[in-house]
Amino acid sequence: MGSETPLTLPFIDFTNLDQITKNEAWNLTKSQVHRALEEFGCFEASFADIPPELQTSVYDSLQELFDLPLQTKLKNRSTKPFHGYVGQYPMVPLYESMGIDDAPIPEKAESFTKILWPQGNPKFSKTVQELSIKLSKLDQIVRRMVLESLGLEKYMDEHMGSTNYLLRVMKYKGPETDDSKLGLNSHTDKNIVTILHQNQVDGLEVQTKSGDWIKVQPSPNSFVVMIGDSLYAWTNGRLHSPYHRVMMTGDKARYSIGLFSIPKAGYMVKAPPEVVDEEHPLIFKPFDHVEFLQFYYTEEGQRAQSALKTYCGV
Ligand SMILES: O=C(O)CCC(=O)C(=O)O
Ligand SMILES: [Fe+2]
Repeated sequence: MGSETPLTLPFIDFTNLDQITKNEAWNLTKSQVHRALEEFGCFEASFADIPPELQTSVYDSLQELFDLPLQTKLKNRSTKPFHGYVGQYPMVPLYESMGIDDAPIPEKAESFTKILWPQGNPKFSKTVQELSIKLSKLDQIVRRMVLESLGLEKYMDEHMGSTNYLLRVMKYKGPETDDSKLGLNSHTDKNIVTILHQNQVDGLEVQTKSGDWIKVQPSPNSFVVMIGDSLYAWTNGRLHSPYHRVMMTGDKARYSIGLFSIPKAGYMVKAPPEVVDEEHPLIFKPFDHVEFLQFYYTEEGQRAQSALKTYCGV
């Protein structure tokens, strides 16, 4: 934990990549992505800007959403753990979140909206769906680069087709104190890739491999890209999946948005033989992500230092 530990995330510019081609810019960016994900499991990305109007309408919409009465928010239910409304937890009283499965698909964004606003709210569903599409493009570019940089191109179609998207929207109340209060516990994400965007209130912290916490201060037009345990497992540990948490101070509410690419139920996450050798013995047995999530939310799963290792470590 020397003084050389960089306390900012790597920053990667994606604005020059308007198409997926193997030009120089693509290869350069790809090697930056690979290095950042090996070392930090995370980076800040500038991507095709979210126009200011979309940003304003996203965060206006989120405020409107979380201002709904609790009994209305509770209608956001899901059979999968952590896909519906989450909140009112004594451990993290500042935190609330909701989830929209397959948010890039217009009918899915619309049906979520109808549940919460039976009279309709076209502005909300359009905003959420447009944003999800933009974020899913970045997810796909990053994953394409990851597979290419590990020489796993032949799995591209299978890998890309093996996931669904979940858009989660989060609100963290300001604790109205100067000392920081826990907004969200330290955890690793369990999915493939997570892409985060926030309003102008900071709070996300990402842990380095040596245990230091990086306070993430993304610019309004940038995104945080992070690896989850499923991609850590699929790449047999070649990429890091970092612990992160949210710490809040002051009186402003923080709103954030996360697009999660998640292995489909029934798909077995299994490291390809190309990433397993004597130097890199297999870390995890093949697993079904949805079944793993069910374990993660049991008492044993919550107690485990690494739920995935406990669940299917070799
Ligand atoms: O709000 C954030 O920036 C992070 C949220 C997060 O880590 C999560 O939902 O898994
Ligand atoms: Fe997370």
